[in-house]
Amino acid sequence: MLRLHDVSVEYGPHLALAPVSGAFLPGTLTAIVGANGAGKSSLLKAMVGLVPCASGHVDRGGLGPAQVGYLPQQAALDRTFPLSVGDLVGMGDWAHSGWAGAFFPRLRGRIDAALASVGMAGMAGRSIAALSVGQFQRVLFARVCLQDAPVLLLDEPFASVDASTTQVLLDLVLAWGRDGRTVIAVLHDLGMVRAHFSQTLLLAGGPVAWGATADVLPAERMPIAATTPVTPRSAP
Ligand SMILES: Nc1ncnc2c1ncn2[C@@H]1O[C@H](COP(=O)(O)OP(=O)(O)OP(=O)(O)O)[C@@H](O)[C@H]1O
Repeated sequence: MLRLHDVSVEYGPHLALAPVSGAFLPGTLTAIVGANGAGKSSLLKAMVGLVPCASGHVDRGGLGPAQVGYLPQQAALDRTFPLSVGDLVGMGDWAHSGWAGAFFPRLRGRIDAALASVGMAGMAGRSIAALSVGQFQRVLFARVCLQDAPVLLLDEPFASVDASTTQVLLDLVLAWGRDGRTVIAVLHDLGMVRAHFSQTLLLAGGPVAWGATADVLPAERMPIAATTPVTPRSAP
């Protein structure tokens, strides 16, 4: 089980996320929601070690770094690097192949299968710079597929993609859930959260509520931007 023990994040003097404590239920889909600047991305980054915890720690329950897949926000990535789609997807196998593993022919079959699973069959030779935003997001998902991790952290996985791409990628996320993987996704679409994510962590510069989605996000529209941090409540 992935647990947060008083995890906070600071950038210099700026407190981005006040301490959060709780546990993500294994084999469950959890949404992290909150207004822009609420600290959602900072929490995911702290969970994968991209930013240090200013306080507390993340207990990964014995999982190594390669067993926690991470899909960053697309806006944070540089696509001018001369890399093919197949190379990028193959990097998902870094734990076994190292940084150059993507270029090994033995990965070809798995790369092709991962691309097919996101509707991008036959695109391995394309340059990543030539992809649309939606196509690139599909390729990032294919890279996560190759990593085959039991825990997946997804930062706004459906941002800036159209309805058909969202459906393809959401189906993949739901399949991960059926496989018993633990999925933690930063989302803004509360309808999607209510429909598919059984647990929700609501942030507003710190924890507001954490538990069953039906309790954290009642059916009536919630003014998320107006939420304020309170004492954290752990997931059951
Ligand atoms: N690298 C950074 N340096 C300084 N401040 C940062 C940095 N990254 C984020 N912040 C600040 O930390 C706070 C939380 O940012 P964060 O990106 O975690 O929020 P978020 O909930 O993911 O927002 P969004 O929905 O807009 O992606 C914000 O006030 C932001 O300005």
